[in-house]
Amino acid sequence: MIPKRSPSPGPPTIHSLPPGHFLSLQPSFAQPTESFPSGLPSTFSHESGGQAPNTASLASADFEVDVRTGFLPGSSNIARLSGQYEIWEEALDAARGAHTGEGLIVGGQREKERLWRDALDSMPVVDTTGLLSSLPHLRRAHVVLTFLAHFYVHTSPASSIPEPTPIPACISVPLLTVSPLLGLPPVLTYADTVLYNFLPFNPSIAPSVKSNPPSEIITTFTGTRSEEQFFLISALCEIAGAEALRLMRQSLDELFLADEKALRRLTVYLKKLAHQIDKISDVTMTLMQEVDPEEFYHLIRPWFRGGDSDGPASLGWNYLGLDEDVEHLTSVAESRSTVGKKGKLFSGPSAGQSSLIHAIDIFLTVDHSPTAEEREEALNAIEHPDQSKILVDSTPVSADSPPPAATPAHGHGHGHGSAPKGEATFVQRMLQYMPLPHRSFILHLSTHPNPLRPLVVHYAHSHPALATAYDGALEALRRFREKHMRVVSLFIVQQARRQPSERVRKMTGLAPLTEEEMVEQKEVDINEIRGTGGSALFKFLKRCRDNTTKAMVRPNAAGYELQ
Ligand code: HEM
Repeated sequence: MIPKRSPSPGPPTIHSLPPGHFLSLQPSFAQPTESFPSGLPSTFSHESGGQAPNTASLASADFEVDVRTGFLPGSSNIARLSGQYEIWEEALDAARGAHTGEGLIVGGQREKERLWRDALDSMPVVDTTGLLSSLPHLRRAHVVLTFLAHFYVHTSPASSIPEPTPIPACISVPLLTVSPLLGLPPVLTYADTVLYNFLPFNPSIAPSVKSNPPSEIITTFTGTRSEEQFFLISALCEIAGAEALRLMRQSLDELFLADEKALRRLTVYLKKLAHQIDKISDVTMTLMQEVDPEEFYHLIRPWFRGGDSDGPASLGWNYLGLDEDVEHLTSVAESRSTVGKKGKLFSGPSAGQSSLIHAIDIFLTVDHSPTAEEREEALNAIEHPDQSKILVDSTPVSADSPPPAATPAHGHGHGHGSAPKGEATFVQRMLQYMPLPHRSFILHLSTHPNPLRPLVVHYAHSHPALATAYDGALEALRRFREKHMRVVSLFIVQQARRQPSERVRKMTGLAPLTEEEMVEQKEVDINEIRGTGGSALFKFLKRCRDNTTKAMVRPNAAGYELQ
């Protein structure tokens, strides 16, 4: 029996929601401004200008945030589509191979890759109507189609003329139909590799952190244990985050009261939150033992590259098939502008797309929004804003509603393909790579009428324990970012400097090294290394860490200097 999502309480489109519904309110921070016409949202709560809805609940069906699992779906994911969609699953099976090492390889020039791509080119476009009534099935479809798209792109031979990489219609047409229904872009996201891609120990009951945690990954590119663990550890971070979300919700309740008792409780919740953030850090650090850095860097990560992965030189991806059925498709997904024009510059998946850390940042009022200068810089980085704009639908999926018409997501284009210049906007840009309900949750949280920090500042002298607890939570978040930077250093920077071992060369289909090459140390400029989300790595990660410290009320007490 297919689990069905309960009907959404409101009418299907954002425009017809009753006044006062949080989704119908335009967050003021999303308004286009003179200096930033794309209207990127800020994570700075005070910009709400009093327009924010007065609602405190952080665990709501509207947001698809579950009290037990946080941003992970509260019911089990679908491991395989059947019926007419089996053809996609079979194509995926063929790409991955029956055993580890038997699948396609990146840049594969072998007969195997050519035959697989030929088979895909002749695959029919399957109608997606049968998926529309089930959210888990739509999610699985997005997972399968985006994995197929990445397999196709990264096994395609380099073209002699510079042009966007084509995505065949059998993938692009259903993908562009399904994506807006989930509020996701048509590219592999963190939701596909983690949120919709795990099974708990007992898939027949709801996942939970203690009794039924995530234990298995459904789909990988390489079939390696490293890749499974990479996704699984992220899922374990997410489920550890459910408790952090609970504490945040309780804290917001206390903020409404803000009497003596409430301040004492708030102090306790913040201390607990720090502890919970440390738990997320501990889970993250298990990556160091469970994932082989060489395999990660040379074998797994290349599959994640999105259409913008070559920085400003990126040509993007060309989603084919739109011209054949324009009437239907333009109404639900991408505009005709894709066809024959510069490809779409979507970023590949990154844990920077996890709503969990964004939510903690916003709750603690860590401001990652760009300065005026950084905004200008990011804006200049948009080469072709019109052509790389994508319509991201703002309509919640409902079991009983027909496929909704696409609405432009309030001017948030994906015009940041040349994002390398705009690390400052990375956090905001990543919002567009989250499922719509999670994005709404983040926007909702950032317009909360009673933000935490001003209250802590107000009571810092009379209630020093509260200020210490608040700074303690920020200190835990800073520790998370420090540890995460160690992970990135091992898994990316150190690997970029070394030649891969013979074992990994064999796995990636590379020729053995000559003696000269063996002793060669690669010259790598650390500032040139980019994340799959398109950021110039360390500059960006340090910026995030420093923003965390800046939010502290008494940073000197913790040994940090406020700028
Ligand atoms: C092998 C493991 C990991 C690697 C190599 C890695 C790498 C990266 C990279 C390169 C970025 C920069 C953004 C981009 O361009 O993609 C990033 C950002 C980020 N990653 Fe990871 N990551 C790993 C695991 C994790 C885990 C387990 C989490 C926990 C949820 C996490 C959370 C984040 C966050 C929140 C950001 C945004 C920056 C920030 O807020 O500080 N990462 N990561």
